[in-house]
Amino acid sequence: MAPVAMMSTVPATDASTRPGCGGALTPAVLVHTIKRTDAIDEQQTEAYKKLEVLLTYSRQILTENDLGGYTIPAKGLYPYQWNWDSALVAMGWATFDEARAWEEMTKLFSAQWDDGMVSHIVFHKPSTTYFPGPEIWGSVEKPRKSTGITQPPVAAITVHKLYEQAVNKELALTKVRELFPKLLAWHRWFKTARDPENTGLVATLHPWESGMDNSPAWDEPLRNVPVDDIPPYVRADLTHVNSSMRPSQAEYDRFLTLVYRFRAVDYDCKQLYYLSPFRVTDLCTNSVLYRANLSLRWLAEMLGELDVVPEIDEWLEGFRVAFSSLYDPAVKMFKSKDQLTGKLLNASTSAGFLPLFARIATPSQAQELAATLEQWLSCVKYGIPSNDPNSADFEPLRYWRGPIWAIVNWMITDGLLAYGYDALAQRVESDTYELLGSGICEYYDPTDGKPAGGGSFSWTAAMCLAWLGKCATSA
Ligand SMILES: O=C(O)[C@@H](CO)O[C@H]1O[C@H](CO)[C@@H](O)[C@H](O)[C@@H]1O
Repeated sequence: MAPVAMMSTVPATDASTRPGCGGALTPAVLVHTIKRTDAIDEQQTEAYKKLEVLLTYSRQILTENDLGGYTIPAKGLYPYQWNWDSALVAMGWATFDEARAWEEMTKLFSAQWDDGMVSHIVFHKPSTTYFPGPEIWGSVEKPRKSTGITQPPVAAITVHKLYEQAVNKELALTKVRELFPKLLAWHRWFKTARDPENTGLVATLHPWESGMDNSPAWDEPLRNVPVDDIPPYVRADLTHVNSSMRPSQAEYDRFLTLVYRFRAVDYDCKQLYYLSPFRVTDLCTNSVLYRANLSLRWLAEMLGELDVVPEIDEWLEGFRVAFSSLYDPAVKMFKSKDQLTGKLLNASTSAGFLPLFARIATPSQAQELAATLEQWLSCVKYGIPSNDPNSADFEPLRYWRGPIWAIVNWMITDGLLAYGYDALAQRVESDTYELLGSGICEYYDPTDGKPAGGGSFSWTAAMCLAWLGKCATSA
């Protein structure tokens, strides 16, 4: 079977209407030229037309991946509701259907566990195209119907953004009131279940929780996970995407071992932290959670829920104190950490730039990160690779070991702008626009820009709408 990427290019046959910037005007360049001149010339009109085709196609992808109030990441490959995908996808929906954006969030939180956790996958409807499904997680029946692990908590950031940008403020306020206690419960869960020793930073207990499943950062800690005598299994991902782009069998054996161990204690969060043979301080989760706590605080103030503000402030302060221990000045990068050995993990990955998105990097760290990023970009045609292109384990097409992910590009660009690195941000934005013009896929090869992984991919479409499209039209 052909890899999905083969079928995933933009379905436009006429080259003149095919989305893509072809070295011409990108949203960022459009913004800059329009700010300098009052008139829109022919070239700009043409660029706008191309952007509009791309935006229309992105809306179409979200609509087609809508299974009734929730959006699957991609047909076949990922047939359920994924946690951080949905939070990012809601930002895309909000650009053309605010009510539907709110519905995405409501549906995600409809599966919140009693202890406050929001699962990494919600199994709303049965499917045979994904492994491991609900029968492996032991959650075929309600009230669970979801996995016993979580994912980077983007949701509060989404709710904050959706509210601020809402045209229908009445609906937005109703929805924020409804979602706020649920967000607070989830963030409290992170504090109690994932930082019971009050270190200031939260633990991630499964590579799937990090969202960057086979990141080279997890090689070392995964080596210390013994493979149990688990039931034989057949991977479904390899029927959708070429095995050379996916995690290895050795990784899957460990992913599954962890699931069976967690299931054996019924995912009791009080036990998991202590029994998991994989326990890391993940830069992505911690950066996203810090930023999400800033959003939660903003929402609390907006709603007048002032009694919870000191609690959130305490979490934020805890992060600020502990985060500096994740910076490695020798290589000018933040690093994830193995909590079980206490060692910073060697790999430099794109998650190392996410403290910019969090706004938790100091100005001098930000300056060094920008220099590191420039160095990375000088080694590849398109940015940002998910793994250091100078490292021996850089694999431009293998999932989180090299390819570019539009969602990470958005987060890092957002951070670069916040710290005043506008030119670098513009380079990443232009690259992203060019990449998306060749197909709205799961990820892209940084060496030649080829789209890869799953096709017609929801969060990539959402980034096109919520980031690139907005950037050009807000000029
Ligand atoms: O490969 C998988 O089976 C899933 C497991 O959660 O992860 C990928 O796919 C998910 C759905 O897009 C993402 O949320 C993850 O970050 C990751 O890219």
